[in-house]
Amino acid sequence: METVLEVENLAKSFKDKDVIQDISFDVRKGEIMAILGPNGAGKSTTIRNIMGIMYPDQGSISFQNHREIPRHKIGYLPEERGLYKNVKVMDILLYLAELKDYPLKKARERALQYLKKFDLEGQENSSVEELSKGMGQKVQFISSIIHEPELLILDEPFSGLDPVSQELFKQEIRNLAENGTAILLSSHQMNLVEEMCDRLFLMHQGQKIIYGQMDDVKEEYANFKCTIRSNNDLQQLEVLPQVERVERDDDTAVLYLAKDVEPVDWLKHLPDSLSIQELSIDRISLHEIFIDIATGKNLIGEEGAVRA
Ligand SMILES: Nc1ncnc2c1ncn2[C@@H]1O[C@H](COP(=O)(O)OP(=O)(O)OP(=O)(O)O)[C@@H](O)[C@H]1O
Repeated sequence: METVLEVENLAKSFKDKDVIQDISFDVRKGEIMAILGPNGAGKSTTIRNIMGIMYPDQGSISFQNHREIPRHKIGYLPEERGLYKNVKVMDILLYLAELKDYPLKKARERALQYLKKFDLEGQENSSVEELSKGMGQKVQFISSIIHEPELLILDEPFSGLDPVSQELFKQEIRNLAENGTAILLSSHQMNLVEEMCDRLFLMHQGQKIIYGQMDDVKEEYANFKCTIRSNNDLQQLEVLPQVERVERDDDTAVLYLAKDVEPVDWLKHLPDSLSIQELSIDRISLHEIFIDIATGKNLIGEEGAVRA
């Protein structure tokens, strides 16, 4: 797949604090690539460097192999929401399209088409200040794609949206990728990321933790967990074979199993003394992998790389 954006060995510090260190990844045509990490990990700083809002101390950013970043080929939904307040919806969309040198007639057609798609039909003459927060966010999203960008950068696109609007955004982001847009998306909603994204770059404290294909990451890091409801002693659970750690809440214990455990085989070796009211076995979710990393419980080694 053709590389659209390439970030190489990026580093940035504020005063003496290294906020991002040696960050490298790429974003390819037609894919949804997630940039993930706990609060303060450095995601927005990375994005702001790509967008030229700030400059890196080290490293390089290239777009289709050129160091010049063509702003008109990029769409950006920043983490900070907000449009000019006392301007009509259509005027702001056309103004932003014009800034990107996009033909106005086509921009008007696309604006009307997207307003309809996002349940904002008839709002083109409303002033931005009359819109609800979610409606404003939809208009801002439309403004980021009105000029048919080749690369779309979405910083927390789902925050503050109701489930219906979330679904609309999700579908549209997928459509854009299917039509060839390269998408870099930052989000804390791991279920959506797991569902939508082809690849991910997970960072913590400014550094790379995992970079790779979603499926490979799940295979590599999403070990099995066994949930048992009953009143067993914690110690009895902790000494079971291939159990890496146990988390207990009332009568429910979650046993995190070692990599490569065969669930059927593992179940056969449970001792008769174990009491079981309910038992289930699942793979841990991206959400749990994320929490493990953010809270320092993870057992991921130094080299958090899978096939990128
Ligand atoms: N302009 C700035 N001056 C000083 N420190 C900054 C500046 N911008 C960001 N930082 C610091 O850089 C670190 C990374 O911030 P950044 O906003 O990139 O994180 P993030 O991963 O986007 O977090 P969140 O999920 O909370 O949005 C934080 O410690 C933050 O305080």
